[in-house]
Amino acid sequence: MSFDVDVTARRGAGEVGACFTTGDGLTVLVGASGAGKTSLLDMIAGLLRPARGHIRVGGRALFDADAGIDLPPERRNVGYVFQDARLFPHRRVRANLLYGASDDRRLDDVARVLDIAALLDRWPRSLSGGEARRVAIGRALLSDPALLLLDEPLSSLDPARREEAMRAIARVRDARAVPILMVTHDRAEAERLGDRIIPIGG
Ligand SMILES: Nc1ncnc2c1ncn2[C@@H]1O[C@H](COP(=O)(O)OP(=O)(O)OP(=O)(O)O)[C@@H](O)[C@H]1O
Repeated sequence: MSFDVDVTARRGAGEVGACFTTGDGLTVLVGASGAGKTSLLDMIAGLLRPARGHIRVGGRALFDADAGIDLPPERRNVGYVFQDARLFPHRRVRANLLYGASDDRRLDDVARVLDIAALLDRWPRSLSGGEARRVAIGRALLSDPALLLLDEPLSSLDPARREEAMRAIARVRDARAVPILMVTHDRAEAERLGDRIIPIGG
């Protein structure tokens, strides 16, 4: 089993949370705006502390309130691609990609899969939103994560780039090297990419 999640957290005046288990592959989280999808990814990454519950990935406890386990983000081996790419502005694309990479031998492969090989010497500020998003996915993959969290990875892309990025994500999914949790609002995207779909909130 890849993910075993049962958590709630306070957010503002309300509460968000989820309870699900999944197998390998790509799991899509769907839910209305404000339902708590990003909050859930933040809890898994260790950026938001749950009020209760547990988060286990591949049998490893990242958080367990009852057992007093709460690994810091840097020990969770999470590749997190945020809604905004959050590249380091003072590093070129190549250095962004290699930030946190255990070795640089996979750089060319990842750059080809994500169609960013021509961008390696560019500065982040010169990239389009879709290009920056693909660089962020590449950076996450090169850090050899134990799990990959994608928060609406295709939302800012035009149809052609969206199709390319969808194929790239499908290739990562099919390699089965890393379980993926992906948030999307797009039903067609969810059905095409997801091995399963988990509703969040409501
Ligand atoms: N830092 C914060 N402080 C207080 N409340 C917050 C904070 N961040 C989010 N919330 C609230 O928590 C709830 C869940 O937000 P979250 O961003 O997790 O939802 P979401 O499902 O990812 O939404 P969207 O699809 O619009 O991105 C919302 O009601 C939001 O207003």
